[in-house]
Amino acid sequence: MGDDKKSKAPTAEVLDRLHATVLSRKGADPETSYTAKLFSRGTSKIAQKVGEEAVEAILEAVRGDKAALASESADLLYHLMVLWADAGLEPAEVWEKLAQREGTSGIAEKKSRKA
Ligand SMILES: N=c1c2ncn([C@@H]3O[C@H](COP(=O)(O)OP(=O)(O)OP(=O)(O)O)[C@@H](O)[C@H]3O)c2ncn1[C@@H]1O[C@H](COP(=O)(O)O)[C@@H](O)[C@H]1O
Repeated sequence: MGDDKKSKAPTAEVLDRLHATVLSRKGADPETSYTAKLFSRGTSKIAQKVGEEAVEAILEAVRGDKAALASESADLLYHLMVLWADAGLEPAEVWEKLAQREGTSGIAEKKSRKA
């Protein structure tokens, strides 16, 4: 039992748990849940927050602050997942797009669009 104290490193599975939490906040009290507050403010406000967090992330990347980039990236992913939930988009639909693109070079894909 003693070895169980070592916790596993977090993986991208945290996104699935976050999605479930975000969905559970639909209709929750905006006084006690930031996610519920975002939902209550509507799509434009959520979209604005995604834009702000994206800008903050890229600024930290340009500054070269890796720890701050990680933190701002987490903010960005959280707000993006709220945007998806607001739109009724399941994360699995995004994972599916990424999976479909696996093995296709972005250069080749762009050329095929220009044809
Ligand atoms: N991952 C996050 C997360 N990341 C960032 N944030 C919040 O996002 C907010 C961003 O702060 P800002 O100053 O940019 O925003 P603001 O000033 O409140 O808003 P504006 O004035 O700009 O409109 C902060 O309050 C952060 O705490 C998050 N809030 C919640 N989560 C996850 O969502 C779960 C549910 O949270 P609640 O809905 O609050 O219960 C939590 O357990 C977490 O797992």
